[in-house]
Amino acid sequence: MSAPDPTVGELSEGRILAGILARVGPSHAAVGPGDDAAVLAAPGGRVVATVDTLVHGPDFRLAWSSAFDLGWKAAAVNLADVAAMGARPTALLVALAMPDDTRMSFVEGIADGLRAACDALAPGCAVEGGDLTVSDTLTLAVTALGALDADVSPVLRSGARPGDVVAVAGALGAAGRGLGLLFSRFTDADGSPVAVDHSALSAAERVDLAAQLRPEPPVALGADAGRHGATAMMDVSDGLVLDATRLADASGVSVALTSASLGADPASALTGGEDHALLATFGAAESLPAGFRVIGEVRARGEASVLVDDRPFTGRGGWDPYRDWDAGTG
Ligand SMILES: Nc1ncnc2c1ncn2[C@@H]1O[C@H](COP(=O)(O)OP(=O)(O)OP(=O)(O)O)[C@@H](O)[C@H]1O
Ligand SMILES: Cc1ncc(C[n+]2csc(CCOP(=O)(O)O)c2C)c(N)n1
Ligand SMILES: [Mg+2]
Repeated sequence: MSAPDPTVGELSEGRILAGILARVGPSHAAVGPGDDAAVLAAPGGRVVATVDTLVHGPDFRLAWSSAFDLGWKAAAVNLADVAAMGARPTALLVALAMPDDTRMSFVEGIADGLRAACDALAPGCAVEGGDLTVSDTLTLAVTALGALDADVSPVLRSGARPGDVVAVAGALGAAGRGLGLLFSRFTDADGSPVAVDHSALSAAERVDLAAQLRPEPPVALGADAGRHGATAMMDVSDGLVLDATRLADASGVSVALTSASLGADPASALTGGEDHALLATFGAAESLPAGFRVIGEVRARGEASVLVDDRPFTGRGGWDPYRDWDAGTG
């Protein structure tokens, strides 16, 4: 008899897979999970494809994230990248590398989080395949695929033009504040993560923590922006200043942001990452799609890629895993 909640090391790959497939469905593909590969329709004739990996250590800590949180976030960050092209997500492929003492209930929690995020953020998109392997470091690598309608061009980072307005949809700063809460309030004397005590958090802090652990990017607004003629777009994963710099450099322009348009906490909005808001530019004559708000304007290229209140941004902005993660502290 197997234990009520066996570890993956006590099960076979087939049993683990069956447990996952019982929860991620239903498939929307011509051939879903279970064969050597999925077969998907490619509406519009083009496939949008992206991959993003969550690794225990630099990307999440098990003391802070539940299995459901991880599945949700792994889906959400990928759905946001598809949306940022002006596309509609159609399928996820999920590679899981897990230590062999991982409980089956944990694997099921990941599957539930993946499915819930698809249902909430990109209805019609589902897990259509993946891979299982064993590793000392828990890792989720999710590939997302998407479709562009036949008459729609992908929205690139390089299309912003002087005179365009700069707009954003979705939260800015909350996920970064949530990460700050985790590191400042939920670590022990050695700096190791400890479980979150939700009763110790204010309502506003709970919102910030949820934005970090279960981000809700405005996925459907990506295709809306494309239909409304967005000239450039990307999701804000590493912080507004850093990502706006990438958009400005790709477009050969400068992006001028107004801090007064960035809410009550402009510092977090400028440098906090992981909200996966959509940053887009629109020709000044266009009316913005519902859900977008103006935060600045595109100018002819000057010395600085990004200006905040007409001054080059001098703070340290955004996340770079090679610079910002310390393997020594995990
Ligand atoms: N190992 C790699 N091989 C080939 N292309 C890569 C590799 N890593 C990144 N890229 C490409 O480089 C570009 C920038 O990658 P990056 O991960 O910074 O952007 P992103 O996917 O939008 O990030 P985020 O997931 O944080 O939104 C993307 O087009 C990505 O596909
Ligand atoms: C435990 C823990 N440590 C650090 C972070 C911060 N962090 C990780 S990935 C990322 C941005 C997007 O990454 P990418 O550009 O690689 O997709 C940020 C800000 C975290 N979330 N959890
Ligand atoms: Mg992106």
